[in-house]
Amino acid sequence: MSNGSSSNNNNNNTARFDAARRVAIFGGTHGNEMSGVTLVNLWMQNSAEIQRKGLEIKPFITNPKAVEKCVRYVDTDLNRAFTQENLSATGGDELPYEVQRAQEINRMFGPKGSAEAYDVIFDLHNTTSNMGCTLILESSKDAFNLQMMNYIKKAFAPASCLVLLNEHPLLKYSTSRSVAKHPVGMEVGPQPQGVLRSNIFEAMRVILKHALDFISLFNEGMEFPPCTVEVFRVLERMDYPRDANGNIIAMVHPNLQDCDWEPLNPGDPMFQTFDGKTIHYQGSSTVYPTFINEAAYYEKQQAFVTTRRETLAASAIRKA
Ligand SMILES: CC(=O)N[C@@H](CC(=O)O)C(=O)O
Ligand SMILES: [Zn+2]
Repeated sequence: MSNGSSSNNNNNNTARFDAARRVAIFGGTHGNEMSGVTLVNLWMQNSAEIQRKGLEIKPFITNPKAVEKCVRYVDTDLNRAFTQENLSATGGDELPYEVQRAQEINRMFGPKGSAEAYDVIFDLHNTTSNMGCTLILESSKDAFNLQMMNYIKKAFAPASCLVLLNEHPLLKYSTSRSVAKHPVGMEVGPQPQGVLRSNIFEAMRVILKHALDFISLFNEGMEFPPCTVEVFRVLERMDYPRDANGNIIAMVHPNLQDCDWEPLNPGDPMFQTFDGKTIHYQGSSTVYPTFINEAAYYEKQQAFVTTRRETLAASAIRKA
């Protein structure tokens, strides 16, 4: 606990945020991640479950062409497409489908970085990795989102929901949700691409319910006291070992497979070559791997990502 010279327990340190009146729930940013696609389609037919008083909540399929084909994307990954360059690109129909779509989404829910942007966007994803329930943040500085994480974790206990923080200068990407003031990714697995699993579907639904409850309480004027949140900060992308032609020459080691969020120590087995040799982790300290053997990341030269555990402090928050 902090004490003494700081004025941390002074009410003046309560961060004020405007009421979060406009919230979107995105599914189908990747067209083959079926829990998010199915939930959002359901809610577009009947939104009773996600309505909250004083809140405008819009369920939305972000990449309908990819959903129809049940593929991740058609021309390019939509969840990498929200760069300022793409959003201001001219070319209309000539642009890649997902770039056109990013521009439409930015017009509807943004513009990104502006006062008119949606307050919160939840983007529902599934992973083939054994990550369990994960929420993804893009900033360690957003007290509103950190308080939301704290609320969801407590409401979801004893089940666990971890927080992945990606604010890495090189590994961070321009997500669909990044058009909102408070972007929140949800990543639940393991679920194969194109497959619906009831446990994954239900977990996603429950986490989203808690998230909407948090926003309602906030809008009603509840003050959330200072808190801390454990997060896993993205450190490094680890590629598969490859030959000179770029073909992989090893697989995730059986000791590492499905062990998302478990410590990986220097010298621990990491990959296994096709002729049975073990490749060990060479880092200098313990890390927490996640997105282990995610199907969509073979094309991104990523076997897993390493993270470091951190405890972030969030100030008290209250509606302005
Ligand atoms: C497996 C997968 O698609 N994961 C997401 C993670 C995120 O939304 O940040 C992505 O790479 O876009
Ligand atoms: Zn995805």
